[in-house]
Amino acid sequence: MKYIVGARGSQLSVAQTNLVIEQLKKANPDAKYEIKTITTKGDTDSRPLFTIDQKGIFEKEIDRAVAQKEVDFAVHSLKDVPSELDENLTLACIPKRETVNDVFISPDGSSLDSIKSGSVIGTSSLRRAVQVSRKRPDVTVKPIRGNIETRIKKASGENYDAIVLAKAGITRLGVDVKYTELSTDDFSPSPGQGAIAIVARADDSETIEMLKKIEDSDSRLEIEAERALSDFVDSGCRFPVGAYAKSNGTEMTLTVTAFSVDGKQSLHVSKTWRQQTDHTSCS
Ligand SMILES: NCc1[nH]cc(CCC(=O)O)c1CC(=O)O
Repeated sequence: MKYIVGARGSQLSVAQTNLVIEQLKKANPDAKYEIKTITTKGDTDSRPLFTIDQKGIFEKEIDRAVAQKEVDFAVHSLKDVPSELDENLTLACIPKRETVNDVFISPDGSSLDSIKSGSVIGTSSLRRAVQVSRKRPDVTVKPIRGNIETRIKKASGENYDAIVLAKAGITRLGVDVKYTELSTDDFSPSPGQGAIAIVARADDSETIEMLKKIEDSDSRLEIEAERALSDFVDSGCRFPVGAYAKSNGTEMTLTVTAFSVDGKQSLHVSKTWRQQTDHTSCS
């Protein structure tokens, strides 16, 4: 059986789609896979993300191609997939997740704590901007757009001194760049960060069965919790909420940090579920 795989044409999307196909080939040796790249609004609209009042700008056109049977399934970064999917589509597979952390990239190797006062930090994520400003009120946060490789180049340009990106993107692209990892304890990641989502037609049981062979159960539990949270608070590009869940098969902990848009207020909650009992700690 040959499968047509829908994906964005960015280097990150093609890299992670190839990683998924590698896993699928091992699990389904007789299957063939061909990538069909599709341009999305997010690829063409260069405004700062938090000014674009539309969800799924990196996903909609690709999932439309799945629904219209132009492709058999789509590979997305999960955090780019809105919590509500078209009713004819399903999150068919969540492969093993990469690390959820953000990283701080500065050409001279400075960290967020050590970079000089007055530096310009590039990010288009309100969640990242708020957390940078809370930790370092003496630096300037400036919107930045473009694919990962473009933003890394801009970090060495005259307009920025550093940028914040997801570690998962750097890892999957195999980019050789100096960075310092931001601890999730004081830099909460985007819900779904580091996870890949494979979307298929809900009634295509044959394709779903093939995809399920590379499903990771802990990653599934984690992203379902994070998406439920994100859906509940209706977060997105315009409401700064960080969340991550950690499941080890017998218990799961969901940690959430919500911020006011001006970053002055925050709420931090962590809850652990175990098979036997619930334990809630709020701080
Ligand atoms: N559209 C941005 C986007 N979508 C997924 C990733 C990184 C990979 C991931 O979180 O899985 C990125 C870049 C970034 O946030 O640095």
